[in-house]
Amino acid sequence: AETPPPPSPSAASVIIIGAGLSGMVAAKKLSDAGIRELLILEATPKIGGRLHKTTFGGYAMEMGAAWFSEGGPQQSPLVDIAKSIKLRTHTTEFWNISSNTYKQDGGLYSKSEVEEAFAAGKARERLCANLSAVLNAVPEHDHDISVLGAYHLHKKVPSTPLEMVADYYNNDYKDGQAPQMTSTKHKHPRHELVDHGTNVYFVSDPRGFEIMVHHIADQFLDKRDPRLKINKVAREITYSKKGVTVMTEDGSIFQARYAIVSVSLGVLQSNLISFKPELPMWKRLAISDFTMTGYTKIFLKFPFYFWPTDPGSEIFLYAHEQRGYYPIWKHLENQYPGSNILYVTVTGEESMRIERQSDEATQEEAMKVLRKMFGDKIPEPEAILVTRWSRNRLVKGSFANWPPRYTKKEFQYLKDPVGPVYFTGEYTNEKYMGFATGAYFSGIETANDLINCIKKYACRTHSRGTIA
Ligand SMILES: Cc1cc2nc3c(=O)[nH]c(=O)nc-3n(C[C@H](O)[C@H](O)[C@H](O)COP(=O)(O)OP(=O)(O)OC[C@H]3O[C@@H](n4cnc5c(N)ncnc54)[C@H](O)[C@@H]3O)c2cc1C
Repeated sequence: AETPPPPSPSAASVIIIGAGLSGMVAAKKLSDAGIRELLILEATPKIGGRLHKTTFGGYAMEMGAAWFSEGGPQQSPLVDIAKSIKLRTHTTEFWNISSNTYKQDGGLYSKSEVEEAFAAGKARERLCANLSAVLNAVPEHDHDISVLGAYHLHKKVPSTPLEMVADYYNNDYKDGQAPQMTSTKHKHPRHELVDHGTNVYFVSDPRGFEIMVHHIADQFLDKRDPRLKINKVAREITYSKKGVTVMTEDGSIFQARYAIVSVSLGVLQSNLISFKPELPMWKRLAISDFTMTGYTKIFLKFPFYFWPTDPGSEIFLYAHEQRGYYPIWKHLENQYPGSNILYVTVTGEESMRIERQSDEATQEEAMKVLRKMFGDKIPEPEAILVTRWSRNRLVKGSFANWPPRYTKKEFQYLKDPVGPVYFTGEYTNEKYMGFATGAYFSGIETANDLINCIKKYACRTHSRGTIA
């Protein structure tokens, strides 16, 4: 006998692919609106995505996001969550870097030299914000320039190791990429800091930053709620006017009227998920031309500490003629006294290079740099941990960055749904992309679009371009 066709999904059923912050926020928002026929498919054994804690040297370490901002004119939603779950955090001592910046061959720069380099950096930030205002003043114009281009325009390109590391701190450290790769028009001013504040909290909670995603989940999912399915890697999404069918790696098939895809931009750029029919050209172009950056943390655990730990010493910089070579270091003694752990952050091309090479090779490079700063007598580390988000097929990079000359219209296409398939995630949030707040707000925004569609039949279609 023929197998009967599967029952057609109810009009308000939604599959959410990915249980990171954006996917979970979107699911909760739908649930709050009375749309409870949900199914959340998460590829890994746990929720949280790029909010991901591990244990290293006996302490909780954040492999992904670690910081959130407070103190601006708008309160970040993460601050409210942090308060309600009593998240353990520490304000990071970003204020004393002028006393902690090391030369390529060792020795500290004078405080006044570093202050001058940072003042020039601040001036360049203002210059970019002003230029952005000019470029944004005429919305129908698509003119844009890279941040490096903006420096050229004003003959203010950083060139010495000190100027470069100060500029790296302002740009690459936030964008995950060098200034030539970043749009002036769309990345300046820096909304996350302008809106949410410059008090930067570092999460040092044994439950990890990911506890925020659990907190959101606990508000609408029961313990072992069958609507959350872990270890389900979506591989195929078939869609039509009637609904969506998702096939996972283990051969399971799930159906619903709509889907929200919350996987990273890097995953969409890879061939992990195939769409049937193929996504339209306007969507594929928009996805392909946006940027997923690299941002790697290298943790090193030592038998004892040999770096300054007095107040104001938490962050230190290493200036090298090769921009971005093991540049920004942080000790963890404020959060975890006696942990003897340091970590250094690398981004962009360096991140990709380091994530490809062995831990041994990375340790050797990092130790050479540390010996330049602290002398030859320092001990070898007992352990090393290198994050490798660009090698992870479920992330494929670290976070999104707006490339120069990528237009607002293209960005609209990047966010637009394709029939019943909606998209969410940090990369779809214009103001706070790259940040956890971007993921949070994108989840709200996408859920609202879908709620309007389901409840008011006001379905967002794509803001169609010329390419069908
Ligand atoms: C190293 C690093 C440092 C960072 N530092 C900060 C910081 O200090 N502050 C800050 O605000 N932000 C920071 N970020 C960015 C922040 O972590 C992200 O913006 C945010 O967590 C992204 O959330 P998301 O929901 O958009 O995506 P994700 O968290 O990536 O969620 C997507 C989910 O989809 C799942 N998935 C992927 N493919 C599939 C599939 N085929 N089937 C089913 N599930 C799938 C993934 O496993 C994941 O759980 C950092 C990111 C990285 C990588």
